[in-house]
Order: sequence, then C-alpha cells, then structure tokens
Amino acid sequence: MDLTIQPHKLSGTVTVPPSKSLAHRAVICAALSDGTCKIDNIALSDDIIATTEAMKAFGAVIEQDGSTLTITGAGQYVTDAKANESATTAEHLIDCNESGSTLRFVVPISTLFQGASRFVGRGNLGKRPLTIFYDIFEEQGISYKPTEGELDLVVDGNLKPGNFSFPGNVSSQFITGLLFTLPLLDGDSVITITTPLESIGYIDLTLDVMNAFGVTIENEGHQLFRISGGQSYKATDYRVEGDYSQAAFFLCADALGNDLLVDDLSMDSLQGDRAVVSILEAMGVSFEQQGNGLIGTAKDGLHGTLIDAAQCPDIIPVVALTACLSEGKTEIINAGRLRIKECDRLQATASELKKLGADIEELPEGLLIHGVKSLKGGETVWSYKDHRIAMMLAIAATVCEQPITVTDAECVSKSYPNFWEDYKAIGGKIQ
Ligand SMILES: O=C(O)C1=C[C@@H](OP(=O)(O)O)[C@@H](O)[C@H](O)C1
Ligand SMILES: C=C(OP(=O)(O)O)C(=O)O
Repeated sequence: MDLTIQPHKLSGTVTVPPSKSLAHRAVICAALSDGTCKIDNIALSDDIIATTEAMKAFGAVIEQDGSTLTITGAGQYVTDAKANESATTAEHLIDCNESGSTLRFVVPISTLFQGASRFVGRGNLGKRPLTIFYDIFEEQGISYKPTEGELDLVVDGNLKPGNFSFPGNVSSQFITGLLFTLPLLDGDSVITITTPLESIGYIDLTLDVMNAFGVTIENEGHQLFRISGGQSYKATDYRVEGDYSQAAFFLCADALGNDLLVDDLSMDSLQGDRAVVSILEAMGVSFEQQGNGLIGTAKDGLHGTLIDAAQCPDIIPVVALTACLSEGKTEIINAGRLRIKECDRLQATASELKKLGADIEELPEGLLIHGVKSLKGGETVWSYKDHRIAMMLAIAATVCEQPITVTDAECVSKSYPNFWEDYKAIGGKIQ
C-alpha cells in the first residue's frame, strides 16, 4: 500500500495504543499460569497475535472480547509430566511472523514442554541474531536445526537449570526469554551478563510483569540475575499501560510544531522509551501534563544534542527526524543494534530523510545530523516494510513543504494496526 500524504498540522487528542512490550509479557505470564487471567487493554497487532498463537500451541486457552483477553494458562502442562505426555507431545508450530520478541521469548519457553517446536517467520526475522541461544543449546545437548534465509528453526529438548553467561549488547530479548523460563525449572540458575547491559528498561518490564504474576528474580545491578527454580506463575488480572514507543511519534510531532495531547501515559512507567520525554526536553521541548496525557511545545525552537541510543533503540528513527529540524548538530551514539531490527534502521532513517532534504549521515554505530530550516519533501520514500520507519515518515510528512508518498505503508500493523486511522483522526491528510 502506497500512501500520499499532504503537509498538514496534526491536532487534538491521540490515545496511544497499549504497550506492545508489556502485552507480550502479560500474555506469556498468563499463559504460563495455573489458572484464568483477564488481560485488559490489548490491541491485536501482528506481533501480539504471534505471541498469543504461540502460547495457544502449548495449551493455553485464549479468548478475545474487545480489548480484553481471557487466558487460561498452560502451567499444568509444564509441571505435570503425565499431562505433558498426553497433551503436548506433537511438534508445536510457532509462527513468529516478524516478531523478534515472540521468537526470543518463546524459544526457551518451548523447552518447558514435551515435543519439538518449529519456529517460522518472515521479513528480517531469519537474519536477526540467535547465536546466544544456540551456544546454550550446544552446551546443554538441546537439538536445534536452523536453516539459511527465512526463519525455520526446529528446537527439541528441555532446558536445564544452571549458569548462563553471555554479552548484554546483542539483544535483551534473550535475557527476557530465559527469565520467563528458568523459574519453572526444578533447580536454581544464574544469568551473568558479561558486558554492560543495553535495553535495560525492557528487563525491568519483564521483572515487573513476572512479579505481578508471583514470580521473583534477584537482580544484581542488571549484570547478574539469580533465579530460584520451582516457582509458578499465579493467575492474576492485568491492565496493559499505554505505549511510550508509540507515544514517541506523537510527542516528536508536538516538538515539531503539531498540537497534540498524547494520552494514556503512565507518568511513572518503567518503559525505557519514556526517555523520549527527557531527550526532547534536552532539545528544548517543555511538557505540560493533563490527566494521563502530555502536551509538548518548543516555544524557543529546537536545538541539537547528544543522544545515547543504548537503552531506547526503538524511538531513534523519530527522534532523528526531530533532530533534522533542530538547530545545530545532533549525534546519536551507541545505536549499532538498530541495524538488526526489522530493517537496518540507521540506513533506512538516513536514506529516506536525506531524500526529504535532511542533512543526516550514517555512522557505523549512530547518526550525525545537522539541523536544517525545513524539509522540502515532494518525494517517494520507502518504509523498508518497517513499522517504525513508516510511522516516522508519516510524522515527517506533517512538516514537509511538499506532499510525500510512503510505500509499503501497511507494515504499521506489526505494532499499531490503527495507526493510519488515528493519524487521519487528528488531521493527517492522506490521499
Ligand atoms: O523486550 C522487548 O519488548 C523489546 C526489546 C528491545 O530489543 P533489544 O533488546 O533487542 O534492543 C526492543 O528493540 C524491542 O522492540 C522490544
Ligand atoms: C524491534 C521491534 O520489535 P521486535 O524486536 O519484537 O521484532 C520493534 O517493535 O521495533
């Protein structure tokens, strides 16, 4: 789907969708529990569908009523060996679609159940790193068969408790997957992170949701995690809070002169992407809180700054757009992992914003931006089939002098299926 967008100011209230990261975690904890849970404020984006379907494959029963999921957990199949044999000896087929979270969370979880699991997916997912798990599987004698190209991975074997150690700069999702799994084993484990941990906020989300479901982990400075075995997830009800990664698009839109109240934000959220607020403040934006919403304004204009992407990779494309219209120089550092997301986001951000008239240069691990007065637009730009690039370009369109056409715009369904409807509802002009 190609969309031509006219330059037009956005205004009004936008209620951000529920946090995708928290939704993955709540669905997984509920689906591993030993009872029935209601998970409220769920949006069935492609990634969340991948996770719900995955957990159904292991025996969880999931029913949808509007934005609420009623989940009856498969905890009994983990703990009861007899039930394992009768209920889940077949190969589980897990379609991760393009969701790195689903893949890295569910691979270790799958080893809790009897029978092999086959993980398939598409887009960039087959190219995103998994070697941290492969090393563990080699060590523990768990069989795994990856294939080249599109993801098609068969994992067969049961993870054993023990000592795990690996670097913290590839993806925090490996840690989250192991944290979900290890407490259900019959012995204690320790995870040691051998380099400074990046994406720390996502580990805090994992620990927080697990805690809500009665599972606890000892966290020693995010470099060492002590996990007691023999725990179980207790059924509980949970509401998913609004998503700061999605709010970032609208908060940056505000910084760029749009006029939005960005609603359903938890002011003490653990989401790492809440960093968008402090980054924009450092660039000259002031925020006013109205209820659970924020309105940003840059009365005296925006100025460039130094931005460390290590803890908040997902907001970087739209923050980079904002920097393109901020006076002076912005350098974005520690952003190497943006190259291993749905696309190479450093390359995609630089190439598409350059087409629109920005002065932006790709660095090996970041971006170097010199602010310009305006973006001319008038070009066709590609989303790279990456939701966060598509949404960033939609915000760029509001500040371009000429219309732009965004190609492969439907990819927003990965995290925010209603994005284009919401965009139109606040004044976005799509032809
Ligand atoms: O755990 C999560 O929910 C996520 C962790 C982050 O990945 P990395 O830890 O690989 O940076 C983030 O980019 C991704 O969108 C969601
Ligand atoms: C990278 C993302 O998600 P995932 O890693 O789950 O595919 C994202 O949502 O930007």
